[in-house]
Amino acid sequence: MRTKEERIVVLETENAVLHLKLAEVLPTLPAGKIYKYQGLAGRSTNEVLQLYAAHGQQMKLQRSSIVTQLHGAIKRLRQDLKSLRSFALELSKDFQRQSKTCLYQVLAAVQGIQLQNEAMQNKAAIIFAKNIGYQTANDTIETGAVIQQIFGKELRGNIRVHCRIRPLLPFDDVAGHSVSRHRQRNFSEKAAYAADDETVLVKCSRPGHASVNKTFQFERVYNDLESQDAVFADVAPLLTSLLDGYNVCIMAYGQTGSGKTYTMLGPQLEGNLAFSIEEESELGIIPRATQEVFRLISEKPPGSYWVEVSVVEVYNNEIFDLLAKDSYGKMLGVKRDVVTTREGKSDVPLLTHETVENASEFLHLVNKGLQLRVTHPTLVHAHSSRSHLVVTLTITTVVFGDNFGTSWEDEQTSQKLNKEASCTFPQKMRDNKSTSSSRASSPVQLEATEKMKQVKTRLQLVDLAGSECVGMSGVTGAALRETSFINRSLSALADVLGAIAEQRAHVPYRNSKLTHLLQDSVGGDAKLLVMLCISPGQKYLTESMQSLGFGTRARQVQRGQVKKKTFPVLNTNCQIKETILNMALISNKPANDVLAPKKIASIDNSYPPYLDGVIPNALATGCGYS
Ligand SMILES: Nc1ncnc2c1ncn2[C@@H]1O[C@H](COP(=O)(O)OP(=O)(O)OP(=O)(O)O)[C@@H](O)[C@H]1O
Repeated sequence: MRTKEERIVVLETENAVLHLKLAEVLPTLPAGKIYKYQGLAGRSTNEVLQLYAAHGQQMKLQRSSIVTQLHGAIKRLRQDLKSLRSFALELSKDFQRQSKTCLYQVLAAVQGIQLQNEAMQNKAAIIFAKNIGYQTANDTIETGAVIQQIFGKELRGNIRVHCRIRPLLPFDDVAGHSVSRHRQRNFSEKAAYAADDETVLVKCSRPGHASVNKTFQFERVYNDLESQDAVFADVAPLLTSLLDGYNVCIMAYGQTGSGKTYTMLGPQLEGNLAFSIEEESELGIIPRATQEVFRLISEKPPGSYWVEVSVVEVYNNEIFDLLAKDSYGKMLGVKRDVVTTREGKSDVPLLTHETVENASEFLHLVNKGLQLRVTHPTLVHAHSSRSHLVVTLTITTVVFGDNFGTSWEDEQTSQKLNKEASCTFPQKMRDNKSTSSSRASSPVQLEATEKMKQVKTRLQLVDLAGSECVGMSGVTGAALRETSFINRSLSALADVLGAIAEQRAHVPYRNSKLTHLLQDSVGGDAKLLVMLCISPGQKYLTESMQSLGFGTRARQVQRGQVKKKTFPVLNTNCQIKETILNMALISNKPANDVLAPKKIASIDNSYPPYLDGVIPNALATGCGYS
């Protein structure tokens, strides 16, 4: 190309020179010569033109070969990029695999450490148990159980949450007024399942979206086929703690119609709020717990325990005493107030406490109270409870001597508890139940009176009113107002748990009568079990998610260690006298018999000489009892 280009330049130069020469000599030349030179110039021009054409051709060829080369290069580059991409993908997959393995290793290590920790705690507990002479039947001690039995503390915080998913029921198919057409289609579809003993699986599906599975973990999850027996089997150990000196609270939480009353009381009689005491296998936690408490008491020394019951409902943020009576034996709508004592505990002054001697007496009383409980039919539930029901069993234990395993941390605590115990002594006794005790003031000569001790523990059984979506339940008027109070009190309960979980300085117990009433159980030192009740239907998805969220939040609450009640010493004459007379009344025996040497021996292995002067003096002064 270059040669041709040079040749073109030479030819053009020559051409120009020839043209110049021609112009110079043209006037002098004969015509023949002119033609010759013109021919020469013409050929030269032709050659230049041919060369140009050839040059253009060659340039074209060159360009097309460059383009082809470029195409090839691009192709190769693309292939390189492809292989680079797959290499990068492979690398990232490899990285993911490696990080997963690392994560599993870390998790396994953490679990290993946790297991080691538990094993160490268990060993410590066993050593402690051996030191205090604790023996199991075959000398094998279950992990965790020992710690719970001996230290009385849960391994995972203080609030246990169990979740019960009820079966789909015929009324789940009944449409509410304002339920959308889409939802109606899915009425009988299940959304909540028990994936295993500790996991709830919720299938969340929304129109136009792929369904998403969510899981929630609890201490125990019951599927729709699990019986009342199975539910109570997990509750029963708490009742042993009750007699060991712990306060206990069992609370059913859930959407309206989700099975709270069924779980706490049992199926209700048709058109009646009372529950059938005859259908034993269907009985709920409240009747079973009472039977168990009395069974446990029957194994204790006679006369050393007595049980009182109170039944209240929190309706429209007011507390109603469902056991209040007038001279005709019944009183409706008796309001009480909840106050905070100087010790920071919640108390309901003037609340009726009935003494009961056995489970059937208790059930009779609770059934009577339930007749007064407010219910209202809604689209979701025909017998919807419109109030929170709180049944409280107060157990007073009297112990003689030092051998109850009680250790005083300091003298001050002892005195404080002593004062508390003497102030809260039961006022109403068996046959003369409404008779309040008048305290004798005449001094009695006693020796070593500090050997007699009493403590009160409390079992609170709570059937909360159901949270509900107004649109779905279709309530209006007064029922709508009730719903608003119910939802507000439940959100106050959630706020209280939130404040405790975040360890805020101020816990808003007083925002609602419900939280104020349950203050000691929710935020205090009680062992608290929340029984979440879930309706499985797709149409209750939002409410179920809300309840599961509440349960998850409750599980995260760390309230510090559950405290065992210690036994305050009864060291005033009147306290001793009252205690003996109460025991005599409860066991239906004369006071002399209560303190007969053989009875005392069963408690203390020795007749306490310090009681010598008590009986005659107590009987002489009478403490106001007939
Ligand atoms: N596990 C269950 N097995 C069979 N039936 C159940 C179960 N749980 C609940 N039910 C039935 O479902 C209905 C609603 O239950 P329940 O009255 O206990 O609901 P609730 O949560 O107390 O409602 P509300 O808050 O409105 O009072 C009742 O007819 C009850 O018998």
